[in-house]
Amino acid sequence: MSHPPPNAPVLYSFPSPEELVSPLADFVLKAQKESIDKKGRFTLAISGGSLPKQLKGLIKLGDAVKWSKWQVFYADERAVPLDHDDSNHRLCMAELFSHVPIPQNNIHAIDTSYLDDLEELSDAYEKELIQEFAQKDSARFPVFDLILLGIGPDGHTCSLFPGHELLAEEDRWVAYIEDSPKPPPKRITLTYPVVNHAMRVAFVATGAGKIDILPAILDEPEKGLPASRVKPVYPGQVYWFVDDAASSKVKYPKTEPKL
Ligand SMILES: O=C(O)[C@H](O)[C@@H](O)[C@H](O)[C@H](O)COP(=O)(O)O
Repeated sequence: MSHPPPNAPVLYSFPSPEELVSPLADFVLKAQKESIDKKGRFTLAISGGSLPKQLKGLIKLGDAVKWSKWQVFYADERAVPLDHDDSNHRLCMAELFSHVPIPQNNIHAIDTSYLDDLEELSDAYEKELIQEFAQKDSARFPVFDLILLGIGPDGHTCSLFPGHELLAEEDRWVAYIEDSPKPPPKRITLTYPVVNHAMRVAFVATGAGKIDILPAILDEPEKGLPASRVKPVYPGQVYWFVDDAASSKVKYPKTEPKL
């Protein structure tokens, strides 16, 4: 009989999306503490969708959150101005960062002077990561303390879509996509080599709209959906924060949240 790997995904399911907010904030806080104790900083990548809103529990935690030690990157970003409705940066600012004392320089948005050239745009963002990670950690790939992701109903995560050639990227840290099946078509995204070197990846997925894709991701990883391919190298760990509406068809064992 084969045993699950020591860093098999941990699945937490909550009765409602609201009941997930406080445990998620506590989880982020714990990750923050471990990271700052070890390295004096907390590196985080975050995606869009409903995730920024679900992080609102952090706003209430006051001084416990050491915002000045956070370095925030975007797991993916749309190639639009920073004040555009489609911008993940705009969304994260509106839902979270404008409500907390985080230094503006610690939030790493895309350089919108390159919006017309996606290769330049992703190169510039990769350089931004290199400045943060290669100089301080001297590793081949950046090791984020935490990457917070959503999933689409097709199983995509970041801007890594099913069947897309970007799933095979082995080298680059940041890549671009011009033909995203979900609008807007032009985006940049972290690649698997980056996501799969993180210390922790936490997915947040709620609502009945995720009811069929969650079992496909968790119970049938051999299907190779983009979210199933998120498997950070040991000791990196994947966590799922979901609600019961999303997880009702999942067979994968749930863990009682003791956060
Ligand atoms: O790629 C995009 O265009 C979306 O931003 C997407 O990645 C989103 O994060 C997921 O679809 C989850 O969406 P929800 O958080 O709303 O479930």
